[in-house]
Amino acid sequence: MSPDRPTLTATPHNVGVDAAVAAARRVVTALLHAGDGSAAAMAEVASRLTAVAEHLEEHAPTRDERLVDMWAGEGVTRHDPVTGPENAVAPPLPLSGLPDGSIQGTVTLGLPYQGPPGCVHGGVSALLLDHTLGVANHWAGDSGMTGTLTLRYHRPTPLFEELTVRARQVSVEGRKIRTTGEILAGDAVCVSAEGLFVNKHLPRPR
Ligand SMILES: CCCCCCCC(=O)SCCNC(=O)CCNC(=O)[C@H](O)C(C)(C)COP(=O)(O)OP(=O)(O)OC[C@H]1O[C@@H](n2cnc3c(N)ncnc32)[C@H](O)[C@@H]1OP(=O)(O)O
Repeated sequence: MSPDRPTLTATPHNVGVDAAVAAARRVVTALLHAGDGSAAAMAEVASRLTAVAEHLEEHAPTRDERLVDMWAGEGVTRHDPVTGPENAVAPPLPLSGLPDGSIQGTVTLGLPYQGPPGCVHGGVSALLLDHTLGVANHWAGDSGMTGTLTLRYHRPTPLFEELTVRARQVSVEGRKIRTTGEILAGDAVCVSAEGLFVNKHLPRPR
């Protein structure tokens, strides 16, 4: 971690649940690459994956206990669907703060995130930007829940290429927070976002 670029999101570990989640992401991607044309023995694959799921379910804490545990502490979250190292849905996108008050991260998305042929699904772009704008607000000091998120899709966002996702807080007026951000491929803006966040926080599970 550079002192000029503090990490704002949880760093994945290569042990424990993070390692298992990294393997699960690999399975999801491998299944999409395999498809029905694969020579792999899919009935056996399904049976082995089902056994893994049953093992995890059998040893999991209750849902209420898990929710309390997820929200313990006041630091970064480990479970969110964008940056979370323990969430197999997350690409994940690591975010860092920049000295100018903005934040950014890079990510390369594969087949699980496809919308148009060879390109990122628009809803996935919205997910990345919603979260990144929210983290930008935390980094700036005033944060809240998304009230309105407006997106402009300038050009298709490519899969399999490094994307930069960045955001910055623009203004705070009372409880209303305005934040903007973009997803870029190289120097080209693929998606831009304007968010109106309202300073409100739901209580954490106790
Ligand atoms: C680090 C982690 C980052 C995570 C980032 C992820 C962000 C998210 O996904 S949050 C989840 C998605 N968002 C939601 O579920 C929000 C659901 N909506 C709500 O809870 C509420 O409607 C909420 C909080 C937006 C506003 O409710 P409330 O606190 O009652 O606001 P209210 O008192 O009516 O209005 C306050 C001001 O905001 C404005 N406002 C209220 N709602 C909106 C809205 N949806 N859009 C724009 N402006 C709004 C009002 O006009 C008012 O403005 P003014 O003061 O000028 O009159």
